[in-house]
Amino acid sequence: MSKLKRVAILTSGGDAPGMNAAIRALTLHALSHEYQVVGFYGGYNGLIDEDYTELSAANVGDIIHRGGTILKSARCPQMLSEAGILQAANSLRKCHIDALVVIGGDGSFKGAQALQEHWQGQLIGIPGTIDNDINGTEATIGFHTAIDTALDCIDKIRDTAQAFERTFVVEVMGRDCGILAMEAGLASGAEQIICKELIEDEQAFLDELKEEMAQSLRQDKHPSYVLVMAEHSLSISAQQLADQLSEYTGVDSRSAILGYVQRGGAPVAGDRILATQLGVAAIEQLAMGTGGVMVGIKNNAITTIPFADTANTQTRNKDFVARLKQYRL
Ligand SMILES: Nc1ncnc2c1ncn2[C@@H]1O[C@H](COP(=O)(O)OP(=O)(O)OP(=O)(O)O)[C@@H](O)[C@H]1O
Ligand SMILES: O=P(O)(O)OC[C@H]1O[C@](O)(CO)[C@@H](O)[C@@H]1O
Repeated sequence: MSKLKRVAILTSGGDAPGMNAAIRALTLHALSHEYQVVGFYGGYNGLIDEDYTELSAANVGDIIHRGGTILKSARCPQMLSEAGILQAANSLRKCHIDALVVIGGDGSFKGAQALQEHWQGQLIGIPGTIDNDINGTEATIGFHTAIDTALDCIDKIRDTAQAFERTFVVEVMGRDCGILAMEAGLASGAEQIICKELIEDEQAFLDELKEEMAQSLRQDKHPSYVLVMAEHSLSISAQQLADQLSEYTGVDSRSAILGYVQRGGAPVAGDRILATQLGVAAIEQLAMGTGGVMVGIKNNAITTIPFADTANTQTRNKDFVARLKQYRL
């Protein structure tokens, strides 16, 4: 057994639906081990500024169903400098923290890794981001909700596309990862999915896409055509692509950028359950004396992966692309 007394939690990077459910599970499970629990506000900013609150069962009641994060999230440029990292490590010592749980994306885990070099306590990561771009877990907290939110929007856009016989380019988030676009596209029956993972040569990809689209629209007397596009996947914007499509096909094309709506809203059941499982698993890892890893889920089993390996998503993305190609109709 470790001599763990005081556990801290922070949420960092883009907020994701289900982060609150993770804070709840972490807090309740840590309290059941009789650990004290504190939450730093605003990601690494709160850590550097020693801005924190004690967390009790009462603090985390009534939050499992809420989007956002009660601890607030942020990006913290100070962590990109040695001085900032040293300050954060110093705060952990001053606040008598024995273990820190970081809920965030792979950038947040790089921060955790950097911290580990200057602080002797235990560090555990929980994957929380709508992007699902982290190695070592099949899903990140927030991904399931973000797909459902995108899907709801795409379905609505399909209605107006149908009514006006227009085509729509719908841009979804994901940073540099196309998994959100692929899964939302698959679930909405989008005619085209555009993401980096599917593009080798942008011009060739676009030429083929335009021709395929023109042929399909020629055959359909009352055309509606939806393209789901991952942000940052092309060198042109969604609106520029829509303009090019209008010109090539002669069918009126519009763009819609879903944006931050995908980060908000009540977490769906899948994210609440995942967050609860990972929250409990993180505390169990701490109780065993583990540190320097992220907890994840694969084939319904809890896994751990060193922070250093969480950003290596190449093989994982290839698996997703293979699955996508298999299911596209
Ligand atoms: N190389 C790094 N060294 C130290 N800290 C880092 C590093 N990269 C990121 N961080 C810290 O983690 C924070 C969050 O990182 P980032 O903005 O990449 O988001 P993320 O955790 O990947 O989540 P998401 O992709 O969902 O927004 C940064 O603002 C910074 O404080
Ligand atoms: O909130 P910001 O800093 O604009 O970041 C937006 C990015 O964060 C995410 O929402 C989560 O990583 C990405 O999908 C998006 O590219």
